[in-house]
Amino acid sequence: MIDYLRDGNQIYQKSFGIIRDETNFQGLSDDLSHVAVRLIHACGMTDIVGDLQASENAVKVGREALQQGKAIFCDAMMVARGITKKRLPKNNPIICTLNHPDVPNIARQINNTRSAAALELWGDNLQGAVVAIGNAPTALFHLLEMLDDGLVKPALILGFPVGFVGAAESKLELASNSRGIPFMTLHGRRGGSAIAAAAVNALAKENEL
Ligand SMILES: C/C1=C2N=C(/C=C3N=C(/C(C)=C4\N[C@@](C)([C@@H]5N=C1[C@](C)(CCC(=O)O)[C@H]5CC(=O)O)[C@@](C)(CC(=O)O)[C@@H]4CCC(=O)O)[C@@](C)(CC(=O)O)[C@@H]\3CCC(=O)O)C(C)(C)[C@@H]/2CCC(=O)O
Repeated sequence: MIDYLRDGNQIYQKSFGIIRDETNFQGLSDDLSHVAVRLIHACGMTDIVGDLQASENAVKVGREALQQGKAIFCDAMMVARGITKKRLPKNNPIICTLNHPDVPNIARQINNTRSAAALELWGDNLQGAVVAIGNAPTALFHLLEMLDDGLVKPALILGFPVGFVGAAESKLELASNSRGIPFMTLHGRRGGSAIAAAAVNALAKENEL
């Protein structure tokens, strides 16, 4: 038998302890630090703290929206599948429209990616909801464009697209003008579906692993 830790809860406890020991949370509020622990846990990089930016009330409004049973809108199935349903306080709906059959046509019509086109199907249910973008920069750009065009407002935007083309730029656009909506983001190229899902998982349960 190889000697390694086999108990899931012990692994979590140990992992979160290491993160707390090795991370400098200076500059983050207590509630944002709590979220940051889970983001770090999802990517293994303690230095993301320096790139993390959030509105002052982001954690509070995110928690409230989930407590009210609001839906979580995701850009990619990987984000949707990363959300731990049993953590959600009100069995909140998790919505990803990327694979809707109308999306390829909409993408052609609006001359954008499928990830961006999928947002055209979000509709009025977005009001007061939580948006979690973990993959596609074009989804975040298009969300901001749609808000400029009068889309109903979500409670919180978790903007964590990853990559080299448009990721840093879309997050800068969000942070420089979030259209009055509280947000959380990780500046630069880093991000990803696992981080976006971890942000939702952190908001779903307060001060608990
Ligand atoms: C250009 C795209 C990027 N994708 C990245 C990274 C990953 N994408 C994965 C997968 C499986 C998917 N990516 C799509 C969203 C697909 N990715 C794109 C697009 C071409 C354009 C998005 C954009 O630029 O904003 C996008 C397709 C589209 O038309 O919108 C995906 C839908 C493609 C597909 O399978 O059809 C699919 C998502 C499926 C789902 O979960 O629902 C990766 C796993 C890599 C892979 O293909 O194996 C990886 C996951 C990263 C993550 O953590 O989410 C980038 C790096 C984000 C890149 C955009 C930026 C860049 O620098 O190119």
